Amino acid sequence: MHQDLLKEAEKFINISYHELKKSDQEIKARLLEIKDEINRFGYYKHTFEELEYGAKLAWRNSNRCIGRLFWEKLNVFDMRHLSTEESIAHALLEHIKYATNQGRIRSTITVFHQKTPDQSIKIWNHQLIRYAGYQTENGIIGDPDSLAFTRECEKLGWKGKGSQFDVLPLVVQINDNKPYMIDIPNDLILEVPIHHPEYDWFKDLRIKWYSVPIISSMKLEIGGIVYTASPFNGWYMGTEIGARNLADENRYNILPKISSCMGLDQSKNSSLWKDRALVELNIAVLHSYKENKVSIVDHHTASHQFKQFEENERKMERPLTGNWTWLIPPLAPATSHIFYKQYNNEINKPNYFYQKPPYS
Ligand code: HEM
Ligand SMILES: N/C(=N/c1cccc(CO[C@@H]2CCNC2)c1)c1cccs1
Repeated sequence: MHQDLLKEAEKFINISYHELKKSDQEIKARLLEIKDEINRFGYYKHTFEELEYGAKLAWRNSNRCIGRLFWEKLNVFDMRHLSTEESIAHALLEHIKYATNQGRIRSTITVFHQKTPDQSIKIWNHQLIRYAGYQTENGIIGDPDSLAFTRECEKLGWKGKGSQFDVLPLVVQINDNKPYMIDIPNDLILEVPIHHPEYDWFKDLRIKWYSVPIISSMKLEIGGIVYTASPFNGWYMGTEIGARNLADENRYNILPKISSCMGLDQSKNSSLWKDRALVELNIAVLHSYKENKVSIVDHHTASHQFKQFEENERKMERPLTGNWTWLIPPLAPATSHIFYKQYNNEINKPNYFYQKPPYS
């Protein structure tokens, strides 16, 4: 069992220390240290430098991510010393504050204690900031994606207002303790009301979205060590909000409303009413985030940035991996160079992975 861990550790140290331009001497010495630690404890501890670079490599290896040009610019907060739910929840609030930065979003990851036989930390949220979803007799209120987690929060005593945009509480669990739940203070939640640059009626739809996507349900694996609580954020690409979160039928499903306000003919598909509504919604999202000085990237700029990433990787003689089905944007995919290429979807490590949900 320890053999696999040692192999993973050696691969990671060799790659990272080489890229960090360390001497062979240093690599050998570090590997001896790790080998000894694994033999004594069954696991080993990363230095901060290894943790920081490992988190960046994991981003660079994320095949589904179009935002990887900026992989070296990641703020890493080392919170491996925290061992209580309260202190962990507080660190999550600090992450939200730091990453939001009044709208000039900073790509950030907070890493909590690694998984060991006697300690596992689980964040129950999918994203630190997300809207609740409620099943009612006349349909779903809020985000349908949040139905299950909202019910778990209600079981823990949480009571939402029942609006379309109730921000869910943070839920943190150590081992099998009772999960710890706290509300996020309102002043930490920066939201953007969605307005359209030409259609004044857009604001009457009263839709908004939150500024910072902070994925808190994935695990980070570096050199055989697993960090089951490692929330990370970047900024949004507009289509995530405008072409999926607000547009999907099984999400906020607002295209029919937009199309009626535009006076489009919904009686036949060939009027492309859905496509026209989609484009105007995405224009509104980008316009609103920019007007509120909240970081966002449109899918054309994001594609160009990804092209630059491809070129950088080629220059560095690193084989590029990617997942085409996720990299092409959901709006006008064939306007992106990505559409016309094939990508090797091999999974390299370090990387971010799904893990089974702590509740079900
Ligand atoms: C800085 C701006 C960033 C942008 C614009 C961006 C954009 C995206 C987009 C659009 C997706 C697809 C999401 C979906 O279709 O649901 C994605 C996936 C992903 N991104 Fe990035 N990203 C950024 C930063 C980051 C950072 C900082 C990390 C981690 C350190 C990261 C890790 C990932 C991972 C792991 C996925 C796949 C998620 C999954 O499999 O569900 N990204 N990114
Ligand atoms: N812009 C982003 N978008 C996402 C990145 C990763 C995952 C997600 C959400 O993925 C869900 C699962 C499949 N689609 C929705 C969104 C980022 C979040 C955190 C760092 S960048």
